[in-house]
Amino acid sequence: MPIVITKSAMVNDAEALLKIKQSLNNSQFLDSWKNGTQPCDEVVRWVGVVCGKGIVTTLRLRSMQLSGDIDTSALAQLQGLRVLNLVNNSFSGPIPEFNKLGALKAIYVSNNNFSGEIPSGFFTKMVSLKKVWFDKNNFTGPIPSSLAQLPRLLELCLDSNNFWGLIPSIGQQSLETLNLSSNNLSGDIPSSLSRVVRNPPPPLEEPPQKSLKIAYALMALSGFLLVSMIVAIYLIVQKRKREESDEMGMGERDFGGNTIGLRISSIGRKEESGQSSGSGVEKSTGRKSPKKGKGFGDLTVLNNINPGFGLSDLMRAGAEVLGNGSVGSSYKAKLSSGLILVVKRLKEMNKMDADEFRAEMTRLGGLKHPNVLAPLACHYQKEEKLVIYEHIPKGSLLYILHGDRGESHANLNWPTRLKIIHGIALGMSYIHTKLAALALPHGNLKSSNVLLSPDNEPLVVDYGLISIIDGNHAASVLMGYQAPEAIESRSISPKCDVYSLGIVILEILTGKFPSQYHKNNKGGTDVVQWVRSAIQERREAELLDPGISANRHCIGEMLKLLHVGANCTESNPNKRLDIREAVRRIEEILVEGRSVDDSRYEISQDG
Ligand SMILES: Nc1ncnc2c1ncn2[C@@H]1O[C@H](COP(=O)(O)OP(=O)(O)OP(=O)(O)O)[C@@H](O)[C@H]1O
Repeated sequence: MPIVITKSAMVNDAEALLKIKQSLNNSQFLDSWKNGTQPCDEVVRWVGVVCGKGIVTTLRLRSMQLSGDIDTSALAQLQGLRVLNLVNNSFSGPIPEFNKLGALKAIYVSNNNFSGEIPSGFFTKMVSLKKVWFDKNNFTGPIPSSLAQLPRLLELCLDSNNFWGLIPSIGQQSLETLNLSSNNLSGDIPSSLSRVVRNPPPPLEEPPQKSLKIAYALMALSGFLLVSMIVAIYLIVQKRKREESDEMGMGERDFGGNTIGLRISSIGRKEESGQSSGSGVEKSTGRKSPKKGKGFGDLTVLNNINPGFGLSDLMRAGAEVLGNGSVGSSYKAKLSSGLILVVKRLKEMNKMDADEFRAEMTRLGGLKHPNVLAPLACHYQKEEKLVIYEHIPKGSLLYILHGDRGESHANLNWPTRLKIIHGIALGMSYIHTKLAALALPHGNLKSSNVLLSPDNEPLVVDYGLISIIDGNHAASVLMGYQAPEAIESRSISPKCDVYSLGIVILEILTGKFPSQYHKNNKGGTDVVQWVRSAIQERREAELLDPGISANRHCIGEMLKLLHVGANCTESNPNKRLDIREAVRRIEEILVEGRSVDDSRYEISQDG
């Protein structure tokens, strides 16, 4: 829909935004929205407002602690508005009348407290909508049928709500992303969903045109292969005990065609521990619960999906060592289907028994956040503790920053680095909330424990280990113990994680390998001291990685972030930021900055 601009539209935009501001509580972030100024002013632009051809096209009001009854009539006065982003605020109550905004192309209200049913015809007139993100709220009732019928829908995220009832027939050809997980949906999976992929994993070794189908099948197989992997790795570490091969040859392996049932049926339901995740799965595939190979002990699947497995596939899995980290060795294991997993063998375990270990791993595996990579499964034997993860092909931030300096490194421009830092901070903040009972909720944050998705979304991994690592070894192996107070007096707290976050921020901004990653601090750059003296001498800009400092417009943002890194690495923990404050400071930079193309939440006018 073309946007026609009139002078009165520009005046109306300012009036409308002021009305919207008035309807909001906690609007301190919107101080720049002032009478007598213009929202689209080139010099003093209003915060959170994106303009095109002089009128407001996007409202980006993410993470501003906003609440209240947003004035939807005033929103409707914004004639050019195509994107509304209210993610990560405190809005509550029934869904506001966003359906007055008939020209909207994208609406993002993830991570608020909206509740109640959404009327079935709510979206009928919003025919331009392409992206609808209503996840992580408390919506209830059936999924509105009008939502399922939107003709141009690309992305639909309704996960982590309380939607119940049957999954409607959502089958738009345009649909690329669908997430209905963690709801109370039931019934058979509509056949219209059979071609839809939820967050498809990148193709492994297949040509692009086949990637969706293959990714879909691989995801469907993941539960199955998970079990297989455990056994396969066990075989590797036990030097492939031949005598156990026969025992392993008994599993089913015919998954052709039926695997879609497993994948889709795991979308809709609130998963219940110990139960089959999808009613149609076992019927349609005839698969059984995972079997335990002789002598393999128990497998604990941590994501609540009950996998079947074909044991013959396990025998063909190959493995290579990824690295010998401080808390264990990691192996990349490739199954004959192409699925790749990472298996970590933990060393220096405390004396937990099997039940304690599984309970702890289940707690860690239960975390769900876009910036956290939770373990999928674990395996306990007295002398062998394995933890299984999804393999992230792009690898670690450490490697991309300091490794072969290939294409991935070249793509680490300023907006990407800012996005990575923001994601890490969000993941850490989530971990701190979920694992608040731990003295050190992550404990081992460093750039090798930050993996990058294909679009550079960071995934924080290896958290919560303090709960399972032997206390006597924790200080020598965990990065959290590098904070000065931990070195000096073994005093640990969540602030040690903030110190580690600060190191990662400084590492990303300077492009230098931190000496703090070495046990003896030999080699690398003492980024904390380096930045501290540069700040004192007011020559911070010299520290920035040349890969980003050429972006002159954004130097101000970079320096602000450098100061956040410095505040996170204050040697006195009382003066150090806490994790929420760190997130807030980073988001201030994001909101002010013009550099970030936040494609997760926004689309261009052309959609
Ligand atoms: N799920 C994964 N996908 C891809 N690469 C991974 C995955 N998990 C770990 N890696 C990479 O494997 C290598 C070894 O990891 P590992 O966790 O064993 O050691 P580390 O991160 O160097 O140290 P630590 O044991 O203290 O975490 C690292 O480069 C890490 O980034």
